[in-house]
Parts: sequence; structure tokens; C-alpha cells
Amino acid sequence: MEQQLTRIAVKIGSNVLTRRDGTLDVTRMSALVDQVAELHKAGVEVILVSSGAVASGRSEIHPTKKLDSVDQRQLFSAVGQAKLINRYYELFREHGIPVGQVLTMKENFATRRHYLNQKNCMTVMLENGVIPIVNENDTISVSELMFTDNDELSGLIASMMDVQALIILSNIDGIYNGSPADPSSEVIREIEHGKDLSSYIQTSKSSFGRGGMLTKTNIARKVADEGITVIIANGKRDNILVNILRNEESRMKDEEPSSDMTAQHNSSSFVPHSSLKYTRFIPAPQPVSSVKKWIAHSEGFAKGELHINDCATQVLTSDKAVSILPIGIIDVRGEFEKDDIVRIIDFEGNPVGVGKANCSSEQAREAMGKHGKKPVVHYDYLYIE
Ligand SMILES: Nc1ncnc2c1ncn2[C@@H]1O[C@H](COP(=O)(O)OP(=O)(O)O)[C@@H](O)[C@H]1O
Ligand SMILES: N[C@@H](CCC(=O)OP(=O)(O)O)C(=O)O
Repeated sequence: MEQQLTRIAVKIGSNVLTRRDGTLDVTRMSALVDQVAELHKAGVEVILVSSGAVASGRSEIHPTKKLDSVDQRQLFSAVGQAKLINRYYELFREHGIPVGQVLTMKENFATRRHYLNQKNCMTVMLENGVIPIVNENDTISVSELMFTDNDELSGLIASMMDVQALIILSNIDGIYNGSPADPSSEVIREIEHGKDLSSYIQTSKSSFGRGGMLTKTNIARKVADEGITVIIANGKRDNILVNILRNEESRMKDEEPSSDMTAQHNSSSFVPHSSLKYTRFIPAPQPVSSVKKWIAHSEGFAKGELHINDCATQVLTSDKAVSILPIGIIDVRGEFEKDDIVRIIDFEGNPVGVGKANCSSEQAREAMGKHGKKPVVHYDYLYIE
């Protein structure tokens, strides 16, 4: 069988990997590893983003004196990450697949140089048949330096590694169109670009999770807008990963999977399209360039703002490929250097995009409102939301 999905990222949430009492669910972990191994052997490059460090450390260590939340997280993650990666190592070794640990933090995505270093690290791992297992370095990333949760991290990784699909595994079948506890609610199968989901999402989150469904949805949308398929599914369901991949493959080929595929994969239970539940964010038809993807996720590192006028706002939000020219800028806020990230704010004060500055804030202020000057943000380095 010719594989169409050749590179995917899979995020495994804390709750998929932990039992109710907070101990590591090794049976579930082992089942997921078997599935990833099956995909790997079928030629799919898989990048795992795995939570579970804090949760697995919590059950290992019982501090004698009361710790504050930062100390707890540092202690539990230091112990728990070692335990987690050791388990993965052992489980993948049974399939003859080497794994490598990548611990990262938000700051590593701030400069293009660090970003490309990380990308290179994971690319070389994949080229050598190694499965990268990524997690946030919880021991040193605290408070404002933290990712909202690993959903945010998985979005960055998916975008950075140019995957075709990001599969976010949680303890729920997908996004429900009401409270998941309400029996009349149903899983939304497909989400189109621009659909407002805010009324569906409850603020509740699973017991060991950090972000909740809202961050999942926001990240999923952003990544799908970059041309990557995003799927939210239940990691506790048997064979979920393999079934999703088959389903997506057959969707791409616009046909039901053939029986020889079942034989080749040596798997027992193909679940046909209609009974397999998950939420799929439809990807934008035009993939976004690699540098624009980085810029799209760099908003949090912006050093300044370019406020643009009515006319510039209109052309920017049209389908035209335009740069930010000084003539359309009405205000430059903050202090930035060439190559720093800046936010683009429209004439009504709404953030409309992010870009890499082509000059310093001082030079931008000088050129502001003038004709015939070089772009302050070039189109190739501009991401419009
Ligand atoms: N509309 C909704 N559909 C599905 N789940 C929802 C919805 N609104 C809130 N949730 C909650 O989001 C939780 C999953 O998010 P989260 O706790 O972050 O999981 P994870 O640890 O896997 O990242 C679900 O267990 C559910 O309680
Ligand atoms: N880095 C943390 C992940 C915490 C987190 O965000 O979990 P999740 O809600 O599953 O995305 C850990 O390994 O415990």
C-alpha cells in the first residue's frame, strides 16, 4: 500500500497515560506504542508529543513537607519524566525502534536560529529512524515561560516539522456540540474554517490536564489554517491511531480501504468511517510556507506593534499578496530591532497579523507615512490571521 500520510505528530494527553489515582497506565501506553510502531513500520514518520511527566512523578514521590505549586511541578516532572521516557524506551525496544527524548521550552521557539536548531535535531532523528518523544522541560520552564499546555507545544511541533496531520489524543471522543456529560450531545465530526465553537466548550478539564478543550480548539484551528489536518480523538479507544490513519488515507483516496491493507497491517479491527468517532479540523487548501508558520506561532514573542490605516487594512485582509509599507503605518509602538517579531494592528485596534520586521522601530518611525520606502514587513515574513 502506498502511504499518503508520511509524517504525522501525535500528542498524548496526561489523562490518556494516567489512571484515576495518578499512576502511569502502562497498559494504555503499551497499546499506543504498538500502534505507533505499526505506523512506523508502514513508513509513516511519527513525532510523539507526550505529557505525563508530572502525573507519573506525583505517584512516585511523597514530599514530607508541603510544597508550593512550582516546587511540586519541578520535583514531580524531574522524577516523572525519567520514568516516562524509560517506559517508552523499553516499550519501543520490543519493536526494535529507537526513541530519543526532546525536552523543550517556549523560549526555544522565539528566535529563528533556535527554532531551526530544534527542527534540525528532530529531522536528523527521523532520517535515522528514531522516534522523537517531545515534552516541555517542566523542571525549568515556570510561570510566564510555560506553554499553556502540551496542546500548544504539539501545535508548534506540528507546524515546525511540516507534518501532514496532528492527532491530539485526549480522554474524550472529540469536541461535543454541548456538554460531554449530556447524553444528547454529539461529537462534531468536521469543523470548517472560521466556525465559532465557543458556545460548545465548557471550562471543565480532565483531572490531570492543564489547558482544557478551549486551548485544544484554538491550537487546532491555527494549525489547520496552516494547511495541516488536525484531529482530536480518544486515546483510550483501542487501535484509535491506526484506525484514524486508515480512515484519513481512504478519505484521501476517496474509497473504502481494501482488505489487503488489513492483511498488510496485520490488525484486527478496522472501524468504518461512520462508526469511528473523532473531530477533524478541515485544513486550509493552501499550505503556508515554513517561515510563515514560525511567524504565526511567534505572536507571544512580539517586541512591538505596527498600527496600520484603513486602506492598508483592506488590502491586507484581501487575497492579495502585500507587504506592510511605511505609507500605510500610522503608529509604531514598542522598541524592536530588525528581524524581531511585531504585531500588526488594524485601524480599529484589532490584532490582524504577525510579521518579522525588516528594520528597527526607530527606522520604522522615521519612514512612517512616507511614499517610496522599503517594506517594514515583507510579504514573505507576514502572517495574516
Ligand atoms: N465541548 C466539549 N467537548 C469535549 N470536551 C470538552 C468540551 N468542553 C469541555 N471539555 C473538556 O475538555 C477535556 C479535555 O481537555 P484536557 O483536560 O486539556 O485534556 P488533556 O489532558 O488530554 O489535554 C475533556 O475531558 C472535557 O471534560
Ligand atoms: N509537560 C507536562 C504536561 C502537562 C499538560 O499540559 O498536559 P495536557 O493537559 O495533557 O496537555 C507533563 O508532562 O506533565
